[in-house]
Amino acid sequence: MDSPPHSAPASDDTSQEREALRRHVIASATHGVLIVDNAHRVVEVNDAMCRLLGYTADQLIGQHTLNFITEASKATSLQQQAELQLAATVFSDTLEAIMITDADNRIISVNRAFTSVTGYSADEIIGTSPPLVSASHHNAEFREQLREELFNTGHWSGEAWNRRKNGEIFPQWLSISVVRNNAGEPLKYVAIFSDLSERKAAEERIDFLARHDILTRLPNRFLLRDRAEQAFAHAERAHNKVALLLLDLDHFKHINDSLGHPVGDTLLQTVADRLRLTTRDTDTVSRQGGDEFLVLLTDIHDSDDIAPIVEKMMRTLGKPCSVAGQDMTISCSVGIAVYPEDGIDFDILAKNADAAMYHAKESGRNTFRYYSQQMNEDAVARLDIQNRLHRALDRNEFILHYQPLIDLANNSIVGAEALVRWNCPELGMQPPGLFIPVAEDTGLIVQLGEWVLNEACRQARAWHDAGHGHLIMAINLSPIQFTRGDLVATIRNALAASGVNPAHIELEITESVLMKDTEHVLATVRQLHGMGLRLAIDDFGTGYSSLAYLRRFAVEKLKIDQSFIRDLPTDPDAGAIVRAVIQMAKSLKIAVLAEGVETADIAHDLDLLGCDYAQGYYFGRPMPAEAFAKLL
Ligand SMILES: Nc1nc2c(ncn2[C@@H]2O[C@H](COP(=O)(O)O[C@H]3[C@@H](O)[C@H](n4cnc5c(=O)[nH]c(N)nc54)O[C@@H]3COP(=O)(O)O)[C@@H](O)[C@H]2O)c(=O)[nH]1
Repeated sequence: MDSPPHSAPASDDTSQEREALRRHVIASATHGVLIVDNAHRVVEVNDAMCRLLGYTADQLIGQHTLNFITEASKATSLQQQAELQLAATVFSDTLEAIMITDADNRIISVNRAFTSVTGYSADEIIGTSPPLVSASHHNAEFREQLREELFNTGHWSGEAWNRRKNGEIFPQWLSISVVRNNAGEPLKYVAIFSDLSERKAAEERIDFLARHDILTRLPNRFLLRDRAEQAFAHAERAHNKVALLLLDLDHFKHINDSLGHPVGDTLLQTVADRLRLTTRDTDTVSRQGGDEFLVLLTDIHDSDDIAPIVEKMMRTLGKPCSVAGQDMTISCSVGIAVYPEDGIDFDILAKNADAAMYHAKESGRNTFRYYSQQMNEDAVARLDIQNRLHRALDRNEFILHYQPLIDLANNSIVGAEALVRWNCPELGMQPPGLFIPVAEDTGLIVQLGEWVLNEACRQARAWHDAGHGHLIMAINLSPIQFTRGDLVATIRNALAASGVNPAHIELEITESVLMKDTEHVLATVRQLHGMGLRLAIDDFGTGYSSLAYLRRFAVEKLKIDQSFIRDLPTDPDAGAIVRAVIQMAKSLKIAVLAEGVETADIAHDLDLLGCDYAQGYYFGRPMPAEAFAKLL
């Protein structure tokens, strides 16, 4: 309880109650209160004012104010007067609601803040009992504790519920003090409270944000983990299974890059809605960030029951949709890990679902895979390569091998294709098929590709300087180099550093590059052409084989994929395709190179078909620069 203010005693018994209340309010004020009579002598002062002036109450009461307001304190007297006024209006103006009841719990006074918080005006509420809050919010135990503490200590404070005039229940921070008479009997109860609704709402929002993805409003990984752990415990008791699905949208990055992030965001919301619709209330769909969703399926009796659910999800997701005026269809790749056989811990299951999803992607996307132990071994190996690759660039462990490009008209070497190899000290010489996909996944291909460009240009210039000025240097570009980093600047730097003639550099790209984000690629290709570089389409025949793109991108050369060339002697279809490609290329004035020529017969047949160039083991395998130089 606050100590009473220091004042002259009350003059008669009938005003005792009012006097006790007044003293209580002044004593509880955090501002200094000083009351003087007409002659400016102090009749009452509270603790706050004593602290402010540096005197005890006994020293102040009865004194003329001039006796204790020193020169120094005069400077602040205006402020103190203002504080006195403030204290006088503290009851009515404070932002905290104040309600005073008598000993019979009838409201005898309320302030302005009370009206604004509860909606009751003083006229409406005075004389009534405080608004009741249902027992569902305050149980008997709560009420009993409050009563007991109030009785024993004269004070209670804590969180409680209140009811507004409009019936709305709201949370409040409530302090109740008992005002007693000299005999210690309760005279009044002073309740001071503030509305906690906004703070509670803010807390709830913070809590929601901590456990949900803002964009889709789906649970995030933290909430999913909680639910997964509950599901595992339940599955153990019920002897059934839980499936964790990792779902990754196919080519989402392309949509994001080409149509813009707002379209990408809307698509993610559509995906979230569709996934919510295809799952049961007991399942959890969560977004991990980016285009990855984790779905928890509970109460699974048999692992085989999961596939139909996933197929349904994929069908629903694959339905055409219109996003920001764009009609599109989207597919996804799904990895499935099952509790308990694939792991009994959330992190392990998520890791295994990730390995399975990676295999679904590798299998051509738009499909799903169950996790298997082999996938884990693959994932571990991939991670190992990933870690080693990061160091490999710094340690200068990459080298280029060169494979001859042959003019079929006279079997002369007209160029070289630069093919990267990784000379790993621990694993030995590694082929690109093993590490390029990992470098692409991690983005390291941008730095590796830059190294390849620099080294191949440097070597081309060296051979030109050695008297082989006709040689073309063919360099492979990964699709990732078109989307990350600044390809044009990288190539410009490589050309400048080596001083090689750009007309002798041929950039090999796959058709998939031309088909994705066409406008951006077209702009890049135009810049590269403008710098005098040549463009070749690699692995032609395995992708879209679109004539329109060849024309649009002003391609100089087509490289027919080795799968057609290998089958040339035995498969009439392969022969027909090779013939058609050569004719079509001729009509577009595009040169043709056959990849993977392994025999003299195939080389001869290709020459007869009108193929311009060839490359393959028959003419020479990829080899170090020194070995290649000996062939020139
Ligand atoms: N982005 C980059 N990709 C690169 C780079 N260097 C290579 N690669 C790509 O890796 C893939 C595999 O390359 P590699 O193992 O070097 O295989 C090449 C040849 O060795 C092979 N080849 C050539 N002739 C024959 C043959 O007669 N028979 C046969 N079985 N194989 C043969 O073909 C590969 C050349 O492929 P291509 O690029 O399509 O001309 C490969 O896809 C490379 O593109 C790099 O620096 N960056």
